[in-house]
Amino acid sequence: MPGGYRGECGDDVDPMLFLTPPDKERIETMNKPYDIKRSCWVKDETEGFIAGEIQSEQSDQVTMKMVTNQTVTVKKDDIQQMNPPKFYQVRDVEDMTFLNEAGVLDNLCQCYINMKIYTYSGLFCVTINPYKWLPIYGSRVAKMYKVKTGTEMPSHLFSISDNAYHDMLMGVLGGGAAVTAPAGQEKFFHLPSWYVTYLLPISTCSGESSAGKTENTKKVTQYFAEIRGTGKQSSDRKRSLEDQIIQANPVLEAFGNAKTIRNNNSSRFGPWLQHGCKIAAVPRALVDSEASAAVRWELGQQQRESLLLVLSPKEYHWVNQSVTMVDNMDDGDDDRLEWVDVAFDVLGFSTEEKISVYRLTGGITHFGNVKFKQKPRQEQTEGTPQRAAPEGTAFGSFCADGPKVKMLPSGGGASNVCV
Ligand SMILES: Nc1ncnc2c1ncn2[C@@H]1O[C@H](COP(=O)(O)OP(=O)(O)OP(=O)(O)O)[C@@H](O)[C@H]1O
Repeated sequence: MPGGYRGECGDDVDPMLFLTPPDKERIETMNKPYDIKRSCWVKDETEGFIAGEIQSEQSDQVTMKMVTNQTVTVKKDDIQQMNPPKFYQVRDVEDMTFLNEAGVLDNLCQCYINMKIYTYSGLFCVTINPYKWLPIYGSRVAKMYKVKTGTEMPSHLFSISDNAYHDMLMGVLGGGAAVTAPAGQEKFFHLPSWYVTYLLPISTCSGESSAGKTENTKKVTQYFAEIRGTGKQSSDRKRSLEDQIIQANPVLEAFGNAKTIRNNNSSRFGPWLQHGCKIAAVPRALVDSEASAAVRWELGQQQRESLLLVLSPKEYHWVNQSVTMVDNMDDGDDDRLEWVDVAFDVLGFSTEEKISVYRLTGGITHFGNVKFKQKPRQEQTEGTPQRAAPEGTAFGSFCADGPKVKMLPSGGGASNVCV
């Protein structure tokens, strides 16, 4: 992809640094004082759990010396046993001696601090959304997971993907039995559940909005394409099936995603089909190329002019329903429109088909600005575009005896009534 489709990380940083904890840190942790009978976690309203050591016990109460140097007396029910330090940043929490909420949370937290965002829990792979791009998805990492077995490598989505791929080849998945995440799993971890995505081999990827389901699904697809691909790059814009599968993403995202409170790029395919709620994504791509370099600018400008769109998204009702600027996101910098355009090429759209898609989108964008007024003494309203719309854009008139459509000639000005 020109400019690099987001998520395809370069291979210039050693990804293993992110996948394995530094030795020094591991050694320090191993040397921390630990007593299997006395080291425990105590529930805390703000911190979740705090480490401490049992000093004395009396009926259902224990007195604890906390790492914060406080001494507290709590109910036995409010403490959980601590795992031996050898389980520091363990790749599968099911290996832990004490599989409890505090232990799982602490492990996820320690891993996350070191940007190890994938942790297994038996069949599950729990992912914490890092909200920043890590160099752990490039072809160098994919190749490592392709040639080495899962147990030799740190926990990673690619390992799950690799197992699933090989199971599929062996026909193990055969009937495609659906495995679902246990209900209430998020509650068990007591994590804000929108941080967490649960991944199960092939069948399920679940989590709250913004947990990272879409991004991780894309990485799985990317991995399959990587290990299936020939590695040959073609200069032809029409490419292999692997390329096409990957390049479906920019198109789907442009037409199907929305900015929501939790997620600036939330997948909205279902709601979009049902309610038509986010046609705004593509118009944004069409009008938001302000900061682009010369070539992209020309492309954007040419398209905008042919669609009679202006640069500012604020001018368009559909695009202007909430915010038009998002922190750390620049549609111009990210080449978003160009991704979509190239993706169309890779997917085999002809130039004519692409233009039709842009025209339709432009038409919808203009449609959002139509104002309806009731005709005097008639049970009929008439639509008037607020700015000139491209030739062939249809605007509706709603009459008592059914909808009527007006076709606009080039340059606007409603006439040519057809029904
Ligand atoms: N592995 C990751 N690395 C870096 N950033 C990520 C990763 N996963 C998710 N993100 C960030 O979090 C945002 C939300 O992720 P994503 O869209 O995948 O969530 P989702 O669970 O599919 O949400 P929704 O259900 O609303 O579609 C992404 O736009 C991206 O900024």
